[in-house]
Amino acid sequence: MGNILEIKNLSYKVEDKEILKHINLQVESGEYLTFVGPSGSGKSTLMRIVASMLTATSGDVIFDGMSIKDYEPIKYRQRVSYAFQQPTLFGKTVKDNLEFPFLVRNQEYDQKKAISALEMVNLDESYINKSVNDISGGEKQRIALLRNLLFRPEILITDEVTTGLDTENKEIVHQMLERFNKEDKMTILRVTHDESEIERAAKKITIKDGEII
Ligand SMILES: Nc1ncnc2c1ncn2[C@@H]1O[C@H](COP(=O)(O)OP(=O)(O)OP(=O)(O)O)[C@@H](O)[C@H]1O
Repeated sequence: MGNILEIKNLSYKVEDKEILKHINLQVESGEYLTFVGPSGSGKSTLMRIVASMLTATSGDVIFDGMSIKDYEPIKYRQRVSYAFQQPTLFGKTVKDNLEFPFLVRNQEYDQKKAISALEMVNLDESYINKSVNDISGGEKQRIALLRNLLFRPEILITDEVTTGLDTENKEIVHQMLERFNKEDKMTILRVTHDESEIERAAKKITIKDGEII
């Protein structure tokens, strides 16, 4: 399949603090990698750089054969999608959130597609018109993830997206991501502290003090 992503000698510094030090990593298309390591070790920083939300101090990220620097950020983020650690919903309703991925692509909103996305995370169509103030934290997290998944990215980065979900909701998210990985060959980079996720992970990468160990 070849490498969809290459991280080359990547470092990130804030003032004199080295947050990431000479990271090298090759990711094959279709891999499901799990990033683990102590709090503050640099996992989220690395993910934000790969997602084009932060720029490395030095080194490079090559996605699909081309440097991240040469992509238009908006287009890049449609192909490499970052699901936040603490997602927020915007606008007034669930629909406002599910409409957003269509808007950034200059496409007409497709309610059928939005509803079938909701069903993937066990929410029925009545949710589409609910106010963002009337849904639970777990529902919010699942809906936020659908913003990343309505249009399939080639790489999905999940940064502790199951933190705070109950076992049932965690399982729903797991199964959905497993399916995208297996059936759609979506490459997934996951950051987690969850013991059961770490135990079940096929391929783990440990980051400590800004380095892969
Ligand atoms: N803009 C910044 N200015 C200063 N320090 C920063 C900045 N961004 C990140 N850091 C520091 O860089 C380190 C790495 O943070 P990061 O969030 O990447 O770690 P993490 O491994 O994802 O942690 P956690 O598992 O707790 O989410 C931390 O010590 C953090 O305080």
